[in-house]
Amino acid sequence: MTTRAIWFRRDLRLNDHTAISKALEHADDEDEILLFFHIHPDLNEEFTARHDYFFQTLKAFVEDAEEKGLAVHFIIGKTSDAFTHLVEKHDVEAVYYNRDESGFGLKRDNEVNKCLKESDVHVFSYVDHHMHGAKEVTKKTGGYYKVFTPYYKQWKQLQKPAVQKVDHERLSQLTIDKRDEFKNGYKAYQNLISKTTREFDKVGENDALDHFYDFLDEAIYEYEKDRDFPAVDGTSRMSRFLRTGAISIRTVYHLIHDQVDYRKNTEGVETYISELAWRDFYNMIYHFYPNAGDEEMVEKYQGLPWNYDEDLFDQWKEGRTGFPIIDAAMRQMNETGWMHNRLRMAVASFLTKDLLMDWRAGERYFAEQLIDYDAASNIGGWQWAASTGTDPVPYFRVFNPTRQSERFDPHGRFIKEWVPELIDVEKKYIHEPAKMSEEDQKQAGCIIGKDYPEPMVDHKTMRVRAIEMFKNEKEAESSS
Ligand SMILES: Cc1cc2nc3c(=O)[nH]c(=O)nc-3n(C[C@H](O)[C@H](O)[C@H](O)COP(=O)(O)OP(=O)(O)OC[C@H]3O[C@@H](n4cnc5c(N)ncnc54)[C@H](O)[C@@H]3O)c2cc1C
Repeated sequence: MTTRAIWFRRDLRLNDHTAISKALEHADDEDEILLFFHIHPDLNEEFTARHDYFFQTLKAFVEDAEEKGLAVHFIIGKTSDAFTHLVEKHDVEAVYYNRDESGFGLKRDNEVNKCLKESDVHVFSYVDHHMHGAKEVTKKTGGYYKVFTPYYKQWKQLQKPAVQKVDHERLSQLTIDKRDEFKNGYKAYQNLISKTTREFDKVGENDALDHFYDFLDEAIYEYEKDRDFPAVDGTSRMSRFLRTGAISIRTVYHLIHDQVDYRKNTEGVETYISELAWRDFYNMIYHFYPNAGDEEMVEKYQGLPWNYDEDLFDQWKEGRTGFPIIDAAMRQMNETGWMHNRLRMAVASFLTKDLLMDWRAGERYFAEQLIDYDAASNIGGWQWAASTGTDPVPYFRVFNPTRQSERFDPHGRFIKEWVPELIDVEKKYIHEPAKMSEEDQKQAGCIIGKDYPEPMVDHKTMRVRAIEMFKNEKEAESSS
């Protein structure tokens, strides 16, 4: 008899799960399976929105498992200590998990692999969080892609992994319940859950699947048309479920192919799939460029003289810039933990090009606020907007926040939802309320400088300064 342990991490689900599926495949009928989650002592720090969302998902996962008669165990302590204790005390001979390919997760995996190997435990780890792992889409000539278009061309051609079916009946036959021996772990888990303060409307595997079916019903066909308009519910909002692993990326992909009616307009479907590939692309980039969170990927921009003014940063963070679309976006994120992609691009561009502030500060602020925070995608998105990453927006194409607002929130519906002080401002002023006359301000009940701020910068001036900043750096580099 062999005890096989399955380690859950950012894959909080019981369907289409490679580690579970492989453990069942390797097990014979006398074997035992032990399901567990590791709680590190560092988790006692203050929780941000993503911690709350993650641990609420963990709770939903534990409850789903219990309903299926499956016990989830919790181990506690520093990584090596906790794993060594687990395998020695409970005679675990094999550990299964879905691996991370970058950042903190990769470092942790390496530490676990080392300590398990020292204890003579077999380790089986799999690419599961992404459709294609970091090393699966590489140039024929060797090396990795730095530009998305050729990467995507190859990504599309590769055969997609099948759904990793989980036989729940067999899983419950083999899964053991030793929770009596893991009481401290369970207390630590309860403590984590009690520390979460925010409530979320959709959490966990069942909600993820229902939510995605809803998106497939109609919105996916309109995705191409609607996805840039924050007032329209035109994107899938699947990022939080993909981040926590409440749904597998394979399930998402294969459901699209099974459910979509190809007689309808499928342009939206193709665009949607390409967005899923961006997620893989940034995972690959972060794998091959592990310092991407700290330094500009384009070397010549590593010395850019960013601004670090705390007051400007606070105005941006709190949504008090005087640019309604930027303020609406920041307030939405601060309150809900999610921001529309078009607006992530706009606010990141505003911070780096209109305020000339360091993209790292923005990246870290997003990490504190987003419930779908994913280091690879966030760093990729920030370095894209700051024009310092792989395949970024060119530094001379600076987003104009007012034009973005006019194009993507033409009626100001999104702005009015999140910036209530502008609710009675006429449509013709909604993108630039500071242009209202004193009379108009009185009529709208919004006095500029009192109820709503003046624009904190002049976009035209800052655009020129941003372009100069990049140009100077480029010239300094070529003359050195
Ligand atoms: C500055 C900046 C920061 C970002 N930070 C994150 C982050 O921390 N976590 C995160 O998941 N995404 C991040 N993104 C990417 C994107 O904004 C979100 O994935 C998207 O807004 C999530 O909403 P959705 O699920 O409705 O997306 P949809 O438009 O419905 O897209 C479907 C899925 O495709 C993936 N996807 C879409 N666009 C991108 C993209 N540009 N890069 C990577 N994956 C993408 C996501 O998994 C998303 O859920 C960031 C983008 C920018 C510009």
